[in-house]
Amino acid sequence: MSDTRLNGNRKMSAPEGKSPFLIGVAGGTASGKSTVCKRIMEKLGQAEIDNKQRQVVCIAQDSFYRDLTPSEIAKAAKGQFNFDHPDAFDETLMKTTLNDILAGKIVTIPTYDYKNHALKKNELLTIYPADVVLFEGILVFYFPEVRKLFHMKLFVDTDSDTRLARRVPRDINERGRSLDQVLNQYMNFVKPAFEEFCSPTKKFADVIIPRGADNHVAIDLIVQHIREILSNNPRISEERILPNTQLHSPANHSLSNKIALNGEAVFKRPH
Ligand SMILES: Nc1ncnc2c1ncn2[C@@H]1O[C@H](COP(=O)(O)OP(=O)(O)O)[C@@H](O)[C@H]1O
Ligand SMILES: Nc1ccn([C@@H]2O[C@H](COP(=O)(O)O)[C@@H](O)[C@H]2O)c(=O)n1
Repeated sequence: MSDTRLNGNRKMSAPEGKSPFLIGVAGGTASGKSTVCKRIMEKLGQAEIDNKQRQVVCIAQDSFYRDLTPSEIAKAAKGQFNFDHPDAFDETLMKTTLNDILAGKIVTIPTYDYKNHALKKNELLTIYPADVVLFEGILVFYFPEVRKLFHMKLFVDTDSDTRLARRVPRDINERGRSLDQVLNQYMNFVKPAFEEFCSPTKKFADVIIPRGADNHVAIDLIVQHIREILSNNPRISEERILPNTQLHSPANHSLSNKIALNGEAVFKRPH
């Protein structure tokens, strides 16, 4: 059965299932990308829903780190491998997987084990066809052929002091690192790679979100926009997905101070 939907300017055909609205969420390490995605899902009433039933799903770019060679594994163990360089990712797999998702296919992706610097190939996440797919990571806008797949591009823009202050406890508590390891990796690889590869991709964003998840106005507007897109899709009944967002009206008048727009419109259509 063929499922055709209008996604912005582009009509997409998904013979095997739904073709989702694909949103890229980029930003430096610990900028709050996952937290922003979590908030979007919560506001769309998706957080508590079983994986198979979800209409909004989130995928991490970290699931597309490539396998390391034995000598790279040895380097990674000594904190000498650059996980912030584009070469650390499997671009082809990222592209194929996102194209499969856009074609409405069910895909499986591994989760990532930061302690062992490896994909957990026996812990696979199944991604069922959804209405909205969020793809978050430091370099999701770096690869042109991946970048062009997004219907909306968000950049979480949190200052580097805050990001480092968040990364240190997170990496120590959740990713099995010592303070020395975190700081050395940050100085040698994370910071220079952010400046060279991640920060320049901010220009591709449709919406820049200063302060990440603290920016309730930006998140509410994004959620509102997603809701409008989905409610324009005749296959999705409104009550299935979209409880109304409460916009904080006092802040509406000063929107331009809250969201840095990167183009003439708040949200651009797919390009
Ligand atoms: N607005 C915030 N206020 C306080 N802590 C936050 C905020 N956003 C994220 N964090 C914390 O900072 C760390 C990194 O956030 P996360 O969303 O995982 O960032 P990213 O996905 O960009 O690496 C996590 O420990 C998270 O709980
Ligand atoms: N084995 C690894 C793999 C990745 N990293 C770091 O993760 C960061 C990206 O994840 P965020 O949640 O912070 O966006 C990236 O900066 C890598 O340095 C790692 O430390 N070890």
